[in-house]
Amino acid sequence: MPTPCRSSGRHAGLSECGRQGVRPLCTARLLSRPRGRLAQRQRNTRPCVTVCSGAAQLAGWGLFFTPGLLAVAYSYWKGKGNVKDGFSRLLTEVSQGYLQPDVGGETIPVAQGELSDLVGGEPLFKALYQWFLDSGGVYKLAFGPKAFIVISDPIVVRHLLKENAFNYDKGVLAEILEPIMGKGLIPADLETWKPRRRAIVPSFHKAYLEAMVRMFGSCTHRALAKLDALTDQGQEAEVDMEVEFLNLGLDIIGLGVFNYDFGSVTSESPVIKAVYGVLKEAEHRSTFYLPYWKLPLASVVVPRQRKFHQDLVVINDCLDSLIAQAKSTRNADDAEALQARDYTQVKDPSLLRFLVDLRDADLSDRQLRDDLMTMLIAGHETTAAVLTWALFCLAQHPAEMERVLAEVDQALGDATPGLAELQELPAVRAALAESLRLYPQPPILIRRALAPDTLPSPLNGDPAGYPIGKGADLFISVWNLHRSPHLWRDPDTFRPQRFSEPHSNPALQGRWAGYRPEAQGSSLYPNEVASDFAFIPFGGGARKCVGDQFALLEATVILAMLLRRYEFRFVEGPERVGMASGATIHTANGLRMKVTRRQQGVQSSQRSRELSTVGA
Ligand code: HEM
Repeated sequence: MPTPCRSSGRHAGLSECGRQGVRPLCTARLLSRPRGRLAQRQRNTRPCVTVCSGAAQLAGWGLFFTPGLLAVAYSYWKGKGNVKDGFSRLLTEVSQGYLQPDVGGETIPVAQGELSDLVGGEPLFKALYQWFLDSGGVYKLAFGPKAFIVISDPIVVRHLLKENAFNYDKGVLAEILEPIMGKGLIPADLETWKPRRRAIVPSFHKAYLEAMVRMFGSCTHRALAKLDALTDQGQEAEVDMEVEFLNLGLDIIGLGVFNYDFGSVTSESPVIKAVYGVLKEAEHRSTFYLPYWKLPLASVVVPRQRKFHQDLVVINDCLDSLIAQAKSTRNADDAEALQARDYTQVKDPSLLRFLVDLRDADLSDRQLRDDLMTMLIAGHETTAAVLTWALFCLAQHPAEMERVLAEVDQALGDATPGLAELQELPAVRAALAESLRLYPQPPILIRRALAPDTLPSPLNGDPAGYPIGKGADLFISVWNLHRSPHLWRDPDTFRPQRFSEPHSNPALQGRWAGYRPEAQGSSLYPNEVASDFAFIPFGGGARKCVGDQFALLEATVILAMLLRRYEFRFVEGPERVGMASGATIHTANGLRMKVTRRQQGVQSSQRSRELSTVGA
């Protein structure tokens, strides 16, 4: 068993604060800075506050060689006594003078503030919401060396993600993730992305997903066996369910992506520690003022950078040996033949097996490693967060919990769900979708224009739309879209049934198609098509998440099996859970729950003990 951290009681060694799950990856944490009083002005273009992403843009390494004291003194003077503000302005002025490209967007309303305002209070993605209500679906956030255009309107989002998707890359996000994910799908430039996307999408075929659902069930039995031991003979156990979801998510993604069993539900390994170390460093990089890690000796001199590189070596060694193993047993075929394999029999149904066996695909170790690393990171915390928030929401809404329990008892009983059983769980699926709407992970998507473009007019915006230039940075606020009063009835209420009701806004008639459950097609879950880009937890268009079905099926299996068996109550009340000011939406204090066995769930404990030793 992992040793609990003294300060937090969580597993030690996985992050400095003892938190087993570290925050974000999918978006830059720059969006997470808490806000204070912020002046919002129209058409004032002088940016004052620097955010880390702006710093990441500062290729002008001359700054580093400015004598430190001079910089601090200057910063103190410029910031009228506040070094942070002054330092921010120093960066802003230097970068504006020499580095700021002309990115257009002059007609876009501007919000602006001082860095010293950004203390205490809520994560910035929540502040972006207030500005959205004040300024509309497209506004400019004049923070730092560069301005960012914040988008909260489905018509503009549809344009960015679908209609003109190839005019954009991942910009700031790619800069932060590239040292970790290399040329994996998320940060990849378009040229690298196209062939890799063509290879990876077919690997998530139906037979693979069926095999994965079986694996989700057997991994969940491990968690059940662990909780059974804690709740034996009617005992009540206090468990941080966020940590349990992270452990389970890691085991599942390891098996699904490269058939590697982290075994993190029951043990700890150097590879697990390294994975969390790398995630933590990515967070640090996205929040630090200057990219000091790019300095020639940083990886040797700075202890945390040394550790980051050691962690990368541990993970890369593990991935390299898995890749070498898969290559040594390569059995090349075309995609259709690989999909037609009997996945009830194959020993290794993983994505790595598919990608290595795929004829004419890029087999370079580097590319495969980048792909695996990307999916490992993209598919782990995200799913754990959805489960955490779904349990959080259901525990606060007894009527919704009752509805879900009645369904699970009736449709599932003691069975471990397969794909067919998941069809019978609409209430569980809707609860998960509603949690994703309220707590989208990531809350922001990032884009940078590769060429000039004109953003379509948003609701209440300039009818001419907004011309932007090459290099313009855009934040698509998923949070704002998902909670927009223009798009949803009772946007802040947890009400899973909304996904079975059509909804539209007459003011947007002809421009926004509204939410139409029937447009979901054969998908088991609501999506961007049914909502015309008002619900985009997995993005949309060309760069939509490749693992969306994997993640949703996984979350449905886990949630149904846990709720069937245990009763969950808050240890300290929902307000203690809070929201961490991360760029991805995590809880601030974990999700500590009192867990007891449900009467209906008792029969299945024996079966869990049997199945908990079974792998994929
Ligand atoms: C609930 C869980 C998940 C959520 C909420 C989620 C969310 C997202 C979002 C919003 C994007 C689009 C990013 C953008 O447009 O900038 C994305 C992309 C991606 N996701 Fe996920 N994801 C989840 C699970 C997974 C899983 C399980 C995997 C892999 C097994 C995965 C792999 C990827 C990859 C490779 C991309 C990049 C796709 C591309 O650019 O072509 N994700 N994800």
